[in-house]
Amino acid sequence: MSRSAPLGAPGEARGVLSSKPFRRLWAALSLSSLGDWLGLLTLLALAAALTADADPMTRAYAVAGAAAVKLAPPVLLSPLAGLLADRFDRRLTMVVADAVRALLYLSVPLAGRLDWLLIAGFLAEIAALAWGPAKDAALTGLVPKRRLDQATRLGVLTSYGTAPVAGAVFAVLASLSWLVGALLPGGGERADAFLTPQTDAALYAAAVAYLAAALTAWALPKPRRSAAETPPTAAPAGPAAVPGAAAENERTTPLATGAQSSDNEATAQLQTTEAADDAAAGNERTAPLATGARSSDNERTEQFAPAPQGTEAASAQPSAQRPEPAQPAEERYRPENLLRTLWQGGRFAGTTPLVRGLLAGMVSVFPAVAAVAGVARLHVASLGAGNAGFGVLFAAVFAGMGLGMLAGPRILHNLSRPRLFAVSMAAAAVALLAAGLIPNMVMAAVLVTLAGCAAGAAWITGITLIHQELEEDIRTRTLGYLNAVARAELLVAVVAAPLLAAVIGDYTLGYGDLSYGFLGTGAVLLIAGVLVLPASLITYRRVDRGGEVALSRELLAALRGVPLPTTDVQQEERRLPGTFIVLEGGEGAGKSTQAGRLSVWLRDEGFEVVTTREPGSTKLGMRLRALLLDREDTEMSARAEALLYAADRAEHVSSVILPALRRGAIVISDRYVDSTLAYQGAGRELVRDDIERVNEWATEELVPHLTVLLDIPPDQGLSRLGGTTDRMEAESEEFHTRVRQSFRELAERDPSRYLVIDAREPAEELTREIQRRLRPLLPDPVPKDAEAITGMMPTIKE
Ligand SMILES: Nc1ncnc2c1ncn2[C@@H]1O[C@H](COP(=O)(O)OP(=O)(O)O)[C@@H](O)[C@H]1O
Ligand SMILES: Cc1cn([C@H]2C[C@H](O)[C@@H](COP(=O)(O)OP(=O)(O)O)O2)c(=O)[nH]c1=O
Repeated sequence: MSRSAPLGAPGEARGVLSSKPFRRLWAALSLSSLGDWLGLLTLLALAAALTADADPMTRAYAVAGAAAVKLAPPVLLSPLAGLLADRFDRRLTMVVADAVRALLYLSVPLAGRLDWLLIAGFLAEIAALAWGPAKDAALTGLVPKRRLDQATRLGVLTSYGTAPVAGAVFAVLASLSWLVGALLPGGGERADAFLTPQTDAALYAAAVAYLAAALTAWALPKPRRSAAETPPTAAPAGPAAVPGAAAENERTTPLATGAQSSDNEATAQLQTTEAADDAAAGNERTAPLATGARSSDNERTEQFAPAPQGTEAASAQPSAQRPEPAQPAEERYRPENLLRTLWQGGRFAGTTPLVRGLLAGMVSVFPAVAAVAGVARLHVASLGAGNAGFGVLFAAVFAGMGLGMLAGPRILHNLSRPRLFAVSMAAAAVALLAAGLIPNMVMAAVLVTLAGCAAGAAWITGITLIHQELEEDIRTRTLGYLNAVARAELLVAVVAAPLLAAVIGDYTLGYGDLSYGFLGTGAVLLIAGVLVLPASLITYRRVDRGGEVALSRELLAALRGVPLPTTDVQQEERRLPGTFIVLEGGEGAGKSTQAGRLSVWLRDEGFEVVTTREPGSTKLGMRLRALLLDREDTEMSARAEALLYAADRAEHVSSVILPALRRGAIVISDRYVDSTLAYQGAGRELVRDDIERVNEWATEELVPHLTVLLDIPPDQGLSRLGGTTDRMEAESEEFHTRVRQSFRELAERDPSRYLVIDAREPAEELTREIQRRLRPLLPDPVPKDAEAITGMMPTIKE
C-alpha cells in the first residue's frame, strides 16, 4: 500500500465524482452527515435550553446525556450493526434509516421534553447504525474497485467536511430565529439565549437534510458487481469516526484486529465460491429469515433501478429479465467491532519508540479537542453568547482541523515530520490554554480555530509518519486501533467535559477594582491544554531523532520557507568518511576540464579520488545516457526525462558514489541533482519541488559537501564545444539561459555549500580558486596505495 493521495485532492474528487451513481450516493452521504452534525448541535443546545432554569450541575448532566446518546451507540453497539448488516436491501435500509431519523428529529420540538429528546436522539443513532453498513455496501456496489479507496476517502472527508457547514447553518438559523423572535410582539423577553425556537429551526433543518438524503438514496441505482471482488471494509463515517485515521486507514482499518482480518479473509474466500453458487441457484442459499424480505426488495429494486447503459433493449424483453440476488454474496458487509479492536489493539501498537511517541501524542491530542465540543454550548453561554455563538465555535474547531490537515504540513514543509508533529501538539495545547484563560467570545472562536488547526496538522502528520514507519500489516492494525481509541476518547471527552465544568464551577477573582471571571468551562479547556503541553514535550523527546539542528532554528527556517543547511549534519550523521564534490554548470563551462585537474592535484596530495559524471557512469547509466542524449529521440516527455536522469543518479549513488565515500575517497562528480533541477526544472519547466522529492529519494538524500558552479553565458560555453551537439545541447538559447539562471539561484539559496566562479577565466585560475575553497574541507590524506581502487572507477572524458 503506497502512501495515500492527499485528502480531497481535487483531481481525486473529480475522478470518483465523474460516476453518476456515486455522485448520488455522495449527495445522500453529504445530506445525511449534515443531518448528523445538525442533530448533534441541536441535541447539545436543546439539552441546555430545556434545563435553562435548572442548577448548573443538572444542566451539565443534560448536555452530557445528550452527547452520550448521540455518541455512545456507535462505540458500544457496533456488534449490533453486524446483525443488521446485509439483512435488508441496502438502498431501502438507507432510505428508511434517513426517514426515521427525519421523523425523530421532527418529533423533538413538538414534544419539547428533555426525556424525549434523549430517547429520540438515541433511537436516531440506532437508525444510524443500520445506515452506515448499508451505505458502505452501496459504495462497493456502485464504484469500480480501482476507485474504491478514493471513494471511501472522499466519503470520510465529506463526513467531516459537513461539520463546519452544520456549525455555520446552525449559527445562521439560531440568529435568524432570534431575530424573528425579537421582532414579534413581546419579542424582547423572548430573545433569550436559551430559547428553544432557535434550536427548533436547526432540528427542522436536520429533518429536511435527512429527508433529502432519503430521497436521494431512493434514486440510487441497484448495485452490480463482478463476483470475484472482495468486499470493502468500510471506513467509519459520521461524527463518531476520527478524521485522520479514518481518512487514511483505507478500507481495511475497521477490520484491523487479527481475528477480524482473518475472518475477513475467510469470508472473502467463501464469498467467491458462494457467489458462483448464487448465480446458479438464484440465491436459494440465503438465510431463510432474510429470503422473503430480499426477494420482494429485489423486485422493487428491479423496477426502480435504471437499467445499465446498453442493456435497455435486453431488459425491454420480459424473458431477459432474470431477477438477480438483491444482496450478492460478494458484497456482504462485515462491520467493525470497535470494542474488540480496542480490547485487542494494544498488543501490537507501538513497535518502535517513534511509533510509541506518535501514538501517545495522538491519543492525547484528540480528547483535548473533543472536550471543546463538549463544553462549547455551556462555555458560550457563560461568555454571554447564545446558540449562534455555539454554532460558530463548533464550526471553528472543525474548520480549523480541516485547515490544519490540508495546510499545516504544506506551510511547514521544511520542518522534519516528527518535529512538526510535536510542535503542532504544543501549539494546540497553548491555544487551548489561552482559550481557557481568556473569557471572551471572539478570542474563544479565534483560539479554538488555532487549536483545531494545530490538532489537525498533528493528526495528519502522525498518520503520515505511521504510514512511513510501519509495514503494511502492522500499520493497518495500528491505524485501526488508533481509530477505535480516538472514537472511544471522543465519547468520553464530550460527555465528561460538561460534567467536569459543572463540578469546578465559576468563580470571580477580585483584586482591588480588578475582577476576573474564572469559568468552569474555561477550566476544562485549560486542563486540556495543561495535559497536552507536557505530552507534547514527552512526544518530542520520543519522536525527535536527536543530534539535529536546534528546533528553534529549524522552525524559523521552516516558517520563512527556506530549507535548512543541514547537509553537514546529515553527512556527519551518515558518518561517511569521504568528501563529495560536484561540478555544475552549462555546456562547455569547463566541468570535465576542472574535474581532471582537481583529481590530478588531489591524487598528488595523497587522496583516493574517484572522478565520475552524470549521466552514464554505470552500466545501466550508459544505456540511459544513450537514451537521454540521442538526438533522434525528441519525443520524450519532460517527466520521463527527469525520471531517467533520476534513475541514472540512483544507480550512480548506490553503486559508485556511496561505496567510494564509505571508503573515505574524495568523489568528484561532473553534474548531480542540480543539473536536473536546472535542465528539467527550469529548462523543461517542471515543478521544482517534485524534482527535489524524487531526487531526494533517488539519492538517499545524499547532498554534496561542495558544489562548484562554473558560470558562463550559454553562447560562450556552447561555442567552446566542437563537433555535433547532443539532444540537450541542441536546445534553444532561452532554454540554456533559464538553465543558467536556475543554477545561479540554487547557489544563492545555500551559499555555504556553493562556490560560484566565472568560467570565462583561464582554466588554471579556476583550478586555483577551487583549490582554495576545497582545502579546508579535505580530510587527512590516505595512503598512496588506495589509488589502485581509483583506477577501477569510471573516468571523465578530457
Ligand atoms: N577556462 C577555460 N577557458 C577556455 N576554454 C576552456 C576552459 N575550460 C575548458 N575549456 C575548453 O572548453 C571545452 C569544453 O570544456 P569541458 O571541460 O569539456 O566542458 P564541460 O564538461 O563543462 O562541457 C574544451 O575544449 C576545453 O578545452
Ligand atoms: C545530469 C543531467 C544532465 N543533463 C543534461 C545536461 C547535458 O546537456 C547532458 C549531459 O551531457 P554531457 O555530454 O555529459 O554534457 P557536459 O559535458 O556538458 O556535462 O545532459 C540534464 O538535462 N539533466 C541532468 O540531470
